[in-house]
Amino acid sequence: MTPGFPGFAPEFPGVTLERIQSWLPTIVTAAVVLGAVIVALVVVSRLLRRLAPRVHWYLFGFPLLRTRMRRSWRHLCLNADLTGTDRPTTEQLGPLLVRGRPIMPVLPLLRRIRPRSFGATAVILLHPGQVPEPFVNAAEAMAHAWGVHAVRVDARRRGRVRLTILTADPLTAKRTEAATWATGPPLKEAAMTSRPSEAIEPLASAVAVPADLAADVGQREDGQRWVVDLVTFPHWLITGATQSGKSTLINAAVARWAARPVALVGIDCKGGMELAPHAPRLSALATDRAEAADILAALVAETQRRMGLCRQHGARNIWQLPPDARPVPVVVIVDELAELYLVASRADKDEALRATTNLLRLAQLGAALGVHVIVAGQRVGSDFGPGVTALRAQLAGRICLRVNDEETVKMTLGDLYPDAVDAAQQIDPAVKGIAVTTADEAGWIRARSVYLSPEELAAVIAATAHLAPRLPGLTPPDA
Ligand SMILES: Nc1ncnc2c1ncn2[C@@H]1O[C@H](COP(=O)(O)OP(=O)(O)OP(=O)(O)O)[C@@H](O)[C@H]1O
Repeated sequence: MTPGFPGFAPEFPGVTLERIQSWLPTIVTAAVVLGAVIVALVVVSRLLRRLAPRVHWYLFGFPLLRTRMRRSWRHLCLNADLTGTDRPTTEQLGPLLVRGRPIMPVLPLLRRIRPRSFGATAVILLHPGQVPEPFVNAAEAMAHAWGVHAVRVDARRRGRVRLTILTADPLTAKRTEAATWATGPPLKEAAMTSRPSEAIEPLASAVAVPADLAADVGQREDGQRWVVDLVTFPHWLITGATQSGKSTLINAAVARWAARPVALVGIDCKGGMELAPHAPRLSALATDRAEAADILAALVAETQRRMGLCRQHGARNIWQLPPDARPVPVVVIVDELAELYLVASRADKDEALRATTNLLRLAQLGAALGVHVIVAGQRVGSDFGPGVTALRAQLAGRICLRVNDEETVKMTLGDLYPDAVDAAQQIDPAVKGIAVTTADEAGWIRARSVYLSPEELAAVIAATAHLAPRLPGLTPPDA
């Protein structure tokens, strides 16, 4: 009979009450130590989260996220139909061919979960026969399962999809709201600084290389700088409802280009109100459609002259021309596209046709000849006429700020990035300047422009006004 309390029968042979009693101090000490460690970890975690969020993320947040991802992966794949199979789904049963669902589905491999400052990245290896589409559709399900702000799925590499996991929305953070012109790291030496006069290159000595055309205009949600690069995408379409942040974005880009050896031309058929602050740095400014048609015609003629120049030197683009023969790049900014297309009378029709045809020709011919088009508008629709889809096809760079109608979102993003349409429709109207934009390596991404106050913009324009090049056939606005 085992000594101890009546009725107590230890389940494990050899474990007696005396033994348990002798272990008790050790068990209590271990529990106290464990409790103290847990409390200390919670305190350290809370302190770090407040004082050093990045350290907190690497030490606590990321390991927790990775555990959650691994633990939920099976359920997620089963519920969102992301599984594959390594067996045939069709078998012969007597004279019949039977098709069925595999009982033992095979999970795609979730690999390379790596911490990043914005969250994490991971790679999913697809099984033969799997396509990326279900993974793109399951992005929302992944975000819910892992308790993160968003999951972006990039499916451009064969056999795998890359996940970008964003733990929070960096674009709506208060510190982004207060972003200033000087905070972003300069893109390259020629980039603008907070003291514009320091960044100005003398036009004569500057060597025009394509890289000069990248304008750092804000921050992307993955923490990288948002760059509108006319080398990667020669022409851009920007859509945004009133007060969504179009002018702010254009101001940021113009301020960057203003310090470079670049000619800026404004087409602002709303009486020149929007682009007036840039006027001193512009090589030409159209304030109505008749002027726009003339300026665009002159630019088409300039494009044809450049074509002849390239032919003469055996060059395929202006960057292959010798530096002394190379013409200055031209960036044509069209604010409010609808004003170019809308017609009320017969006379309007001819004028609109002349302006829009020349704009389309510039977009078709300009890329290699250093003539770039940035087209902005509150909305873009098929009601503008057949020319608008032809123009859109040339504008490979897309930026969609908050817009009021679905058609404009689809016109801006739907043809190139169908999965970006939802993201653009969810832009919070309360936070200005947020956009869904073309991103070279990531397909599309959310980003927010830097806010440049009218005084800062005026300072940049005043300091760079003398750099405005003269273009053949065009008169600068202040001349
Ligand atoms: N990136 C940003 N960060 C902070 N505030 C911004 C940002 N972008 C825009 N805003 C705010 O939103 C206001 C409206 O922006 P903006 O004038 O650029 O809009 P818009 O689309 O050009 O409007 P409209 O078509 O009526 O001219 C600005 O005055 C500014 O206060």
